[in-house]
Order: sequence, then C-alpha cells, then structure tokens
Amino acid sequence: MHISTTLFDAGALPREGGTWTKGTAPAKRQGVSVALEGLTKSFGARTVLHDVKLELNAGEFVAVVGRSGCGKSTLLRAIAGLETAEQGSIAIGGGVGKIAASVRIMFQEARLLPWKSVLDNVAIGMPRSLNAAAATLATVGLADRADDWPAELSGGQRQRVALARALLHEPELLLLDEPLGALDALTRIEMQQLIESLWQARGFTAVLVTHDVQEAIALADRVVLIEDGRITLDLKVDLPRPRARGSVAFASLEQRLLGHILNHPPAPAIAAAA
Ligand SMILES: Nc1ncnc2c1ncn2[C@@H]1O[C@H](COP(=O)(O)OP(=O)(O)OP(=O)(O)O)[C@@H](O)[C@H]1O
Repeated sequence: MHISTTLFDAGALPREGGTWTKGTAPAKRQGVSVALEGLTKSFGARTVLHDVKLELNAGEFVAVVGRSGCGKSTLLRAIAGLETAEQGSIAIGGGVGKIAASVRIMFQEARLLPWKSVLDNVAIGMPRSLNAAAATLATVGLADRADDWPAELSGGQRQRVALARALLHEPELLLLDEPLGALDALTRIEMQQLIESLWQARGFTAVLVTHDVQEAIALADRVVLIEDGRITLDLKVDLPRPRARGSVAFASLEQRLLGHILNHPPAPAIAAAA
C-alpha cells in the first residue's frame, strides 16, 4: 500500500522532513483532498477495516462515528501513517506515492512534555519559531500561560496547547482522534467552537473521530458511520454554521444518526472484542 503524506505526529519530531513555513501570521491555505481506496487492515486474524473507500474534498470537515471497537481510530491512524494497511491505498493531497501535504494528529491526551514550558511544548520540532509559537498560543486563548508548566494547566487548557502545537505546523490535514473525549461538557463545547473557528479561518481538511453524535453534527460537513470495519452511512450535514443545537433540524439529524447506529447492532465477533 502507498501513503502520500508528510506526517507530523503530535508531540514528536517530524518523521519525514517538513513543509511548514516560518512566520507569525499563517496565511489561509486550502486543505488537501484525501482518497482511501480498498483499505483493509487486520490485527492477527481479526480484520478491523474491510475494503474501505472514502473520499474527502479539500477543506472538508468529516466526522467518523460508530460503536466502540468498530475501527474508527484504526482508520484515522492508517490515514496518519501510524498503522500500515495490508491492502489499499491512501492518497493525501495528490497522487499516490508523492509527499504532498503536512498532516498533524491530535489524541485524547495532550501528550505534552512535562519538563518543557507551555511555549516550548508548542514549539517542539520548531525551536527557532518561538515568536510564531507565541502567536499560535494566543489564537487558542493561552497567551498568558506561555511560561507555565503543563502540570499547571487544566485538561482543556492542555488540549488547547496540543491544538496550538498542531497548528504551528500549518497542517493541510488535521486528524482528531477523540481529542475532547476527556473534557467536561462546557469545556467541550468551547473547544468545539474553537476548532470550528480555526478550521474556518485556516481552511485545512479535518477528520474527527468521536463517540459524540451531537459533536459530529455540530462540526462536520459529513458524518461517516463505521460498523464492523465498514462504512455503512455517509451523511451530509446540510445545516448553516454555527450549528444551532437546539433547532428542530439539528435534533432530527441527531435522532436519525442515533437511530441508524442503534438499529445496527454489532456483529458478535466485534461485540465480544469491544
Ligand atoms: N494494536 C492493536 N493490536 C491488536 N488489535 C488492535 C490494535 N489496535 C486496535 N485493535 C483492535 O481493532 C479493533 C478496532 O479498534 P479501534 O481502536 O480502531 O476502534 P474504535 O472504533 O476507535 O474504538 P473506541 O471507540 O473504543 O476507541 C478493536 O477490536 C481493537 O481491539
């Protein structure tokens, strides 16, 4: 299988060289298209992704939902190049086999280095970009916490730092693996609004894995449902932004999606594994 991407794993040095630009004011840039074709991934005898085909348009926000253990994170990790699929192809920002895009991934845990200041955590991998790191920290609302240690921050603030660290690399594709899952309800909604506004301002393509159907509808242009390693629904969210969570249209879409998930019980093998 082929992956055409340059990956920056959150909290780590770039694995394959970089494509960022220096400066304090990132120019708005388009996201990249992503095309998965025939993606199949197994762990031992267990196949967790079956012949997955998925196309994302440049700048699109796609949410991936589904029951625990259905393969959401594996799909995201495969796009990031953190898992190798035995069959299929992943093309990011151009032809298969070509390094063409900057990709960042955010996890449920912020994965900050406790012995580095907040600012130095944002600037990991880009130590000569402290001015840009400070400016990015300001865009996530933490300008006054630059000199603090990660341990002095709340969980939501740590995720803001992780977001700033990802944004400093001006990603064209941002992969979000349940990054708000550990936050309280109010902080979670504030973070959703922050992610949405940054996505609108910067234009990157976003893929969000989430258990939260409401979060998916609040943020995504499309919601993709995975069941037993297969995409079984690809639902366009045709609601104006910002999404009005209390509206009839929002609630009816939420009910429709939940109904779809609940009416499709997991296969016994997956149920046992989850
Ligand atoms: N490294 C691994 N080794 C073996 N099996 C794995 C590995 N990673 C994932 N799996 C299995 O693959 C299946 C899909 O896991 P995955 O983490 O993608 O599910 P998920 O939909 O993200 O679940 P959750 O919502 O609970 O995070 C599960 O059965 C899991 O046990």
